[in-house]
Amino acid sequence: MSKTIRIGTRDSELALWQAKTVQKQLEDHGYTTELVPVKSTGDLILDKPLYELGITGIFTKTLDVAMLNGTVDIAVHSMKDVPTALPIGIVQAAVLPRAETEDILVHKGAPDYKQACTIATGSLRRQAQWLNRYPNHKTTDIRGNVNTRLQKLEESDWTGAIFAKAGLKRINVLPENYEVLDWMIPAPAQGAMLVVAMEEDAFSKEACAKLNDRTTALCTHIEREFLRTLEGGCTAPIGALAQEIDGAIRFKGVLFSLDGATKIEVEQVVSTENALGFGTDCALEVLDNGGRALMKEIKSSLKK
Ligand SMILES: NCc1[nH]cc(CCC(=O)O)c1CC(=O)O
Repeated sequence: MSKTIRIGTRDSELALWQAKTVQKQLEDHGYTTELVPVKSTGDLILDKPLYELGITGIFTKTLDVAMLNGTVDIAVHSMKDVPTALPIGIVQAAVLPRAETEDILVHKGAPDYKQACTIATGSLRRQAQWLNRYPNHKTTDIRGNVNTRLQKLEESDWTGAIFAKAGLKRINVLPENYEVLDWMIPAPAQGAMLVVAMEEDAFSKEACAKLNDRTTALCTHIEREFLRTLEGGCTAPIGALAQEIDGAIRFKGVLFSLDGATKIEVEQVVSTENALGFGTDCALEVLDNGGRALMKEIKSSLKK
């Protein structure tokens, strides 16, 4: 175990927390490591909603380049930010045990949902699900890392803003005033951390394999299969959650129209040993139930 494993990370507080967690676990297994923060365009381009930037892997691009250049050996990502197709030569080396998957609404006092509320989110998935449930509300875009978004909420007259609970808890900024949105289907792989390595780097891959959680790896695999089969390369309002309960995988997946008015959902259970290809099967069910036409409509309006 002579080689030092260089761990690439974005330099936001959340990314650093996640990378340090991986670092600590590798060191607990006896490896020598070094943290290498890399500036990512994801934090820099804030003037447009992400889907308008038309970039796949906006959060992951810089770290991919650093790995391909040999500046770092492995990279740590929030798995939900990672495109379903990894760059050539880069492979999934570990999925860590999952934290909370839920979205939450951080607000400034008990909101009255019967009123015309304004809810801040930069995510098409959260926007569509919110408007589906509360058609008389408005949503507004919000950008920046978790700390920036909490600050913007503080300074605004919005009713609240939507966050992934896991992200706020990790960096210890979960406010008192929040509500768990247990009805909202999370983003595929929300709450999971992914470590990637170079395909040819047997040493790093073997080290990372020790951190892998098989159940989280299986559940996120199914969710990402669902996303990949539906999406065909564009950011759409898609939610997916797979959970292992008593030896079976329960899956909930959903596709919304951008305005939230149309919802196509699938709910299926499969035994854990038959779970390969399950995400694809669930996506095909959505596509056959009107999803094909809806995806076409979403893609053409996002292009405008
Ligand atoms: N897109 C940003 C992002 N990527 C990962 C997390 C939080 C951690 C996670 O969901 O795994 C967040 C913040 C958020 O969605 O509020």
